[in-house]
Amino acid sequence: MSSPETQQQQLAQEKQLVAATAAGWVRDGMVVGLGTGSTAAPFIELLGQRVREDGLRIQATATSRASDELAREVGIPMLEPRRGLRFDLTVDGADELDSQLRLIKGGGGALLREKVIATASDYLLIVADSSKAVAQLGRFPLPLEVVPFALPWVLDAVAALGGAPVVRVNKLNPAELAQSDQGNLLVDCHFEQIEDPSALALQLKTIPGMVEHGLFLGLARAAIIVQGGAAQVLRPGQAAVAAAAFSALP
Ligand SMILES: O=C[C@H](O)[C@H](O)[C@H](O)COP(=O)(O)O
Repeated sequence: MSSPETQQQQLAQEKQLVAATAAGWVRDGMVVGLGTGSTAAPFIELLGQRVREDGLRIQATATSRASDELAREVGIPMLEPRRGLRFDLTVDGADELDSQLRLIKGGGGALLREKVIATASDYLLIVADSSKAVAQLGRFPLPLEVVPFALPWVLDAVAALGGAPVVRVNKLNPAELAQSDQGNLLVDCHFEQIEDPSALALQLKTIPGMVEHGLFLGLARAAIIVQGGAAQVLRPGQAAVAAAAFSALP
């Protein structure tokens, strides 16, 4: 058994590897959606490097303020949201993914903008370390973005669905509640096992004041994860293929 530090280092190396593979798939002229989190961040940095050093011509929109700031810092030209804007490719992380590429997202609180951009994308590519692949979704608490006024009733409704809800606190100041980029609250729902993600997604959507949930179903076209030390490409319901077999989007 390796130490927790060694495991964290290994996962950090995996994030770099999948981020670098995804950055190599971006082509001149693409409009790119930039995800959020510790796997999307190295992707943004490497993409910025390609813009600065190789003259890669792209435009992008980010799924969070943090990713927007990082992208501007590394020199990626940014687009504001506007009607008709579509993304050729969005690269984002995930908290859990299953073999159908159904996802839980929102561990970093960015699920709403992430779902908006994913839905406006022709190709959602997930980048994830090996800890994220699961046989069944639900061990990672499912994040919800909730309008503050509605919080008590959303908590009641989620508890009735069997997902013990915990209101997220600000990591830097646990006396405060965490806020999304939209100023909403975040609720983490402990389901442990989600037997039917589609049915749960429909039920959650009926709760007034529940702005968005972190189940991303039927959105991801492919994922790059690390298996056996090498980057592998997963597509919904298909066997993994070595990423080295592809030089562009599969
Ligand atoms: O809200 C955050 C996003 O959904 C992230 O993509 C997700 O939490 C995975 O983040 P990380 O790559 O840091 O594990």
